[in-house]
Amino acid sequence: MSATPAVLQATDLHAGYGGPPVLAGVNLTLRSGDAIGLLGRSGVGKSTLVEILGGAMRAHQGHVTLDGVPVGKTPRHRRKEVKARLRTVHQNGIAGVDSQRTVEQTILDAFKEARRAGRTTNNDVEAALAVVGLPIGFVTRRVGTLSGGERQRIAIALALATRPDLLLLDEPLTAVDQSMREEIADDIRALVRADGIGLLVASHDVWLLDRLTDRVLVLAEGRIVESGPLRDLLRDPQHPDTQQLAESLPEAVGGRPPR
Ligand SMILES: Nc1ncnc2c1ncn2[C@@H]1O[C@H](COP(=O)(O)OP(=O)(O)OP(=O)(O)O)[C@@H](O)[C@H]1O
Repeated sequence: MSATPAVLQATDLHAGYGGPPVLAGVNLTLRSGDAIGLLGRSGVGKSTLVEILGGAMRAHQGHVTLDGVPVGKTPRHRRKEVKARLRTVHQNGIAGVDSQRTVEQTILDAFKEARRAGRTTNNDVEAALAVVGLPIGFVTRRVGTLSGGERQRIAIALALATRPDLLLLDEPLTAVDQSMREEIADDIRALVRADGIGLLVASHDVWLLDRLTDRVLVLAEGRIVESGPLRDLLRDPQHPDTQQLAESLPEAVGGRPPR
């Protein structure tokens, strides 16, 4: 992590795809050391928001800044640095990575790219794999031969290996089975805390958000409609979407009986 904490700020974001607006005035702040969840029902706009925050998609209105500099308008000579500081793990995992490269080559490429962008990396492929519960034997596997869950795990390993200041995860462990998810979520949490990485996790998976985040923002009707520690929100939900979610969950994860 850089000596100075990073601040990602989204102001009054509006976005859509030509139909009804998907985002209609989203404001949020993510700082180094934060662990924030973005919760909302399917199709509410979580991925859209993550793509805009990470600079992969433009908002129709409003803006996103990283330490005061607009993310989408970073000067060419600073783009690599911004990409290394602010990493996004997309819902589709490692799209864009050469499927013929081995896992080891892919991780070493990520280290190299991060170093070129001025980051300090530990260059430890085994440690990078261990965070996502993959054994060292995976280094010789070609990326194209990995299962969906393994691809998701490699995508997270690649993002973490470059030691970003801020990490955006979009539905990160959907293809990983529950027994592994617990271990991986705990490892991610420990690494993110140790490095002071600011984490934003978009998911409709309450269990995962409980494990990974300190605070959750609920997205509904294009806006953040409520926020707070997950269990507090589920205990006393204000928005109908949060109420519905709380009623659909077992009490063990903070759910509550229907009113
Ligand atoms: N490329 C696109 N073209 C048209 N509509 C889109 C496109 N991408 C997303 N949408 C629509 O925008 C809305 C928000 O989609 P988005 O993927 O951001 O939601 P989400 O909350 O991430 O959903 P999920 O939890 O199911 O992944 C949805 O109604 C979706 O159908």
